[in-house]
Amino acid sequence: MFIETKQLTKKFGGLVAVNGVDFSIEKGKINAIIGPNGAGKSTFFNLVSGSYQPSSGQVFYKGKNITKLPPNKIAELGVARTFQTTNLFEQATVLDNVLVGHRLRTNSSLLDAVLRTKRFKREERRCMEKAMEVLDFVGLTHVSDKLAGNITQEEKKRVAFALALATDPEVVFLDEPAAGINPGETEGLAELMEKMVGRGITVCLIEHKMKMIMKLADKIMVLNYGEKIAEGTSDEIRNNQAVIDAYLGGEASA
Ligand SMILES: Nc1ncnc2c1ncn2[C@@H]1O[C@H](COP(=O)(O)OP(=O)(O)OP(=O)(O)O)[C@@H](O)[C@H]1O
Repeated sequence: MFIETKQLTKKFGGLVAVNGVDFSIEKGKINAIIGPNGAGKSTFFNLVSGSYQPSSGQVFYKGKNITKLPPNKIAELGVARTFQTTNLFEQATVLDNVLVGHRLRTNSSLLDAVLRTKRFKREERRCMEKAMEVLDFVGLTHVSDKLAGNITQEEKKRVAFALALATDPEVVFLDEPAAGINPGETEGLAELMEKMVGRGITVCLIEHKMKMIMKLADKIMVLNYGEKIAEGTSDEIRNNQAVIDAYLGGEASA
């Protein structure tokens, strides 16, 4: 089993945001979490990536119980994530944004940097190579010297992917990667996710764009009021009565 949650529960005061969720994220696949607004999707992500501690239940990563690990330790195991909004340094270039994001995760100390030790220079070179590699992967080489404030919304989404990929993750959690972009651009991001899976990276995403999810995801979990109401392939989810009921008059046509 790759990533597994067991009876995962998060309460905020009297509100049960995630309620006893058992789910397994399949390795090398595109896993999606859908559900109406406030269903608990982001909270579920935050629990799995260690940003929140569950009220009860467990998270297992490759058989290891990671429930109590802090987010940085979980990240070190190969788990990367993006957020609904990525705050880039708008006055810095795209390349520098990726370099800084990556450098925050390397080993050189401030002293190494000041003395420009061999280790620092080696890591600088490696960071630069990695940044160029991930920018090429996400299709942004041509804007690497542009200020992040001057690129399109869709390109900013790709920078968020690049930041996550620079850590060489085994799994990437993407929180609404296609929010706020048009259908053509959404198609491009879907292709990028497929390309990631082609490289052996597992993808888990939250998304409201149903057409995209139904086409893209290998496995879908549906949350409603914090509870898992369905799980399966696109076809299984499309024909599931509990899902149809939860979405009646909702976002299913989006
Ligand atoms: N830090 C928090 N403190 C208190 N309540 C919270 C907190 N985070 C989330 N909630 C509540 O938990 C519930 C689930 O929220 P969550 O953001 O996980 O839903 P979601 O499915 O991601 O929604 P959306 O699609 O709107 O992003 C909501 O009722 C929300 O108000």
